[in-house]
Amino acid sequence: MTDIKNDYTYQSGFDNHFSSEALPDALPKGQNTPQVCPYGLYAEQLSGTAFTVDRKHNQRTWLYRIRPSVCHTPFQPFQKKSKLVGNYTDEANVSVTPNQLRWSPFDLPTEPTNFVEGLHSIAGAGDVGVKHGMGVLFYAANKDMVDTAFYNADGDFLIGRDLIHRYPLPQQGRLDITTEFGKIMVHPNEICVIQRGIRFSVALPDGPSRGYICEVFNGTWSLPDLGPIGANGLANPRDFQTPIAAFVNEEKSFRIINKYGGRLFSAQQNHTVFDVVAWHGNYAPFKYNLALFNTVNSVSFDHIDPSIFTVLTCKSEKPGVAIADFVIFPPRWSVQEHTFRPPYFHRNCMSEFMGLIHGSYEAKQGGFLPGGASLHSMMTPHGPDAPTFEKASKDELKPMYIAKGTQAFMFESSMQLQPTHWAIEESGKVQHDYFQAWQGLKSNFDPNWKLSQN
Ligand SMILES: O=C(O)Cc1cc(O)ccc1O
Ligand SMILES: [Fe+2]
Repeated sequence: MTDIKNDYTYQSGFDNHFSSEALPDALPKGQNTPQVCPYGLYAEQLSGTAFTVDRKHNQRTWLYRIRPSVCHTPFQPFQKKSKLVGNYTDEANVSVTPNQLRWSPFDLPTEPTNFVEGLHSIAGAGDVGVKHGMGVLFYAANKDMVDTAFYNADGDFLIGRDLIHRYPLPQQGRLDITTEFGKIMVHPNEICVIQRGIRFSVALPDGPSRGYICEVFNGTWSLPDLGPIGANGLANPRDFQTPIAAFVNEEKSFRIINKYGGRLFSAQQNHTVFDVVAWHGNYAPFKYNLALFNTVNSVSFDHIDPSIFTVLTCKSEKPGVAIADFVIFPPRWSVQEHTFRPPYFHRNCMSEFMGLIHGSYEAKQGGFLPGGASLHSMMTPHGPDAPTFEKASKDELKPMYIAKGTQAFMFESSMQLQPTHWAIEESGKVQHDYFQAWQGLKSNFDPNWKLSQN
């Protein structure tokens, strides 16, 4: 029997139809719902898209489990005071502001707190109830989820973490995630996607952990089209890893916490949810190592738009317009000639939420730290801070390696992201002097410039 505690084998590929059996021949042959399933298992379908969605986008998985998911007591509101938001259009939840926002690193909990208890909504748009919008969450946890599983009925989670210099060894800081589909060990610099409905439990083998989540209320995370780049490059499909089936057969008091309508609910059952012996389908969680991202350059001149660094996208119905893009700023060579190389000054019709996994970010000389964040929402001006502008205007333009070991990222959305009351008023991490980053940008205008060129 596969031991669910130790098997971290993966199947490789993106958007595949996978099949996985923890016991031989546990998947029914040639059909999904035989009158009696092998090993006396129950068949259960998990639908990620409407039954009638076109074949290319249709997602579902068949789970063969010891008991069906339905065997639990009614959901009750979860006692802990939640910091979560389901409706980002309601001013009871959000503080509408067009200002540039930056947060110092969010705190780790002082009280014992597991992954679910440590979830906080930072910013978002739309409403989970009508499946329209996206949210940015933060988690901070210091305790394993024990005999507890979580699922999100509201949206798909893309989870990444910062690597504060808390861990003595670079390979530490893992998230050990048990899912209904099997085990996923998320190493430093890896992200994982857990789609709506999938039950999972998070353990912290290396101690406290802190990280960022992008939640999309509709649609799924997909690979961006490559256009003229060709068939290879950016995040390659074979580098995405999905777990193999693994199960335990245990009767014990077990709790399920559900995020539904932006609120948490809990239910009890007398057995674990991690009892799936086999599964097949194309709706399954996965992880990806950001170090495998193949940055496509070299750039002759000018600063290329950051869409060239898109790892995953959640498309809207309008071609080319994302509900959310997950974009990274990976270590890479910078070689542009006669160019101001850092990010340009700009105003964007999209909202830009940024975080830092580790290292430093090329557009900011201080203040933007791992575990912190920034939000430049729709049409809010931003760009390099004054010291970065001064330096990059004078730097010798030799080939330069942009910060080995650095990893900044952006959740870019076509929606107007509103910060939550928690993020603005309660977190205590808003940098009220952030606007000062640009106040030192003085006028360099020289009306006689043309004369001086002769
Ligand atoms: O604002 C930011 O720092 C993100 C960003 C980076 C970049 O290289 C170009 C545009 C952009 O919005
Ligand atoms: Fe920007």
